[in-house]
Amino acid sequence: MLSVVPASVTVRAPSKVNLHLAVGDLRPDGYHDLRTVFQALSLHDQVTVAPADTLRVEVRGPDAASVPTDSSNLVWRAAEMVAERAGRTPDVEITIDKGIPVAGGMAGGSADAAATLVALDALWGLGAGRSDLDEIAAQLGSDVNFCLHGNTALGTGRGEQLVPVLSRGTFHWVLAIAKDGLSTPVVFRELDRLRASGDPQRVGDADELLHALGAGDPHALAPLLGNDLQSAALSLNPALRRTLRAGVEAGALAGIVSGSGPTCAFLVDDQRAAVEVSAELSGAGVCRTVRIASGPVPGTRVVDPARS
Ligand SMILES: C[C@@](CO)(OP(=O)(O)O)[C@H](O)COP(=O)(O)OP(=O)(O)OC[C@H]1O[C@@H](n2ccc(N)nc2=O)[C@H](O)[C@@H]1O
Ligand SMILES: Nc1ncnc2c1ncn2[C@@H]1O[C@H](COP(=O)(O)OP(=O)(O)O)[C@@H](O)[C@H]1O
Repeated sequence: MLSVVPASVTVRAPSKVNLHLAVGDLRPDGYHDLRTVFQALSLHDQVTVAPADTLRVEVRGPDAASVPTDSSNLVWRAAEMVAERAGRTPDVEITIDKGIPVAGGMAGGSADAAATLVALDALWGLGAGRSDLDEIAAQLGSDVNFCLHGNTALGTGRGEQLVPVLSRGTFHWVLAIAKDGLSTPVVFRELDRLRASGDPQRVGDADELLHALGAGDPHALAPLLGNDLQSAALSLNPALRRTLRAGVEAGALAGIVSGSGPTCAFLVDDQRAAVEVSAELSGAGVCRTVRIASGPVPGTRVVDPARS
């Protein structure tokens, strides 16, 4: 039977927030051991791959100018790695529709890379298994494995070793997106610096938080959100304190810096509260833009053209 080669494949690439992020000491390889609870959120990029005469990357959306389109874009390396394994050249055009804030601590680049793995697997009919994709993902970055898997998961190692976490129902979030991004390695270095000169408070274990997730209770979850990188992000961008305060004053149950920041993620009661808090926060002048999201959502998935 002849297999039909699709003209293009589009994949949805969700963002993430770290509900709990415990950072260990600096390892000899330059990374830190993490213990983190990820949740995939509905705010997403869309990645489309189509055959072309050479590898090309195009980025669309209001933030496109701050995303590279050369080999420093993570999707470029992702395409080269899949092509090498398939024994072919990576002659594809990759189009990224950016919805995730750039350098915002929401894994935008990692989500695009994960989406590229899934999209090329489908475009080229490779039939790669999850473990093949996971192997490539871990080489691309610490967050890429989670972006493939989505939902809610506990990450250890650099963050690439995952076990699924039971999460009941849907949690609602308001995201305050800052004007400028923060560099992930710079934030980790700042944490090392702060720890060398005083040891800022560390988040404890995640047991109670995992329980609150299983119960699907945002009120129980709110006080348990914690991020060791928050003190470093606030040290580099002190204005984020005002953003965090404004979200809670606007009615959020709690606010946290997402990953390495500077996006601030506010947990709210329900969809209605999300709309109210987002309107109030937009008017407070403490961030560039505000988005509403919910989670958990599945990881990178091919978009069914009939449904999009
Ligand atoms: C902090 C987190 C939390 O989920 O996400 P973001 O906030 O950036 O989205 C991740 O650990 C980021 O993962 P990712 O963005 O894939 O980072 P990588 O490319 O693997 O690493 C970039 C750099 O961050 C530092 N790094 C990253 C992960 C880790 N466990 N320890 C580290 O020290 C290292 O300096 C590394 O060179
Ligand atoms: N596909 C991509 N999307 C966004 N940024 C990318 C991408 N590929 C490479 N980058 C680079 O990676 C940096 C970190 O981006 P991003 O993944 O959005 O943030 P974070 O690591 O905070 O989650 C950006 O400043 C940009 O230079």
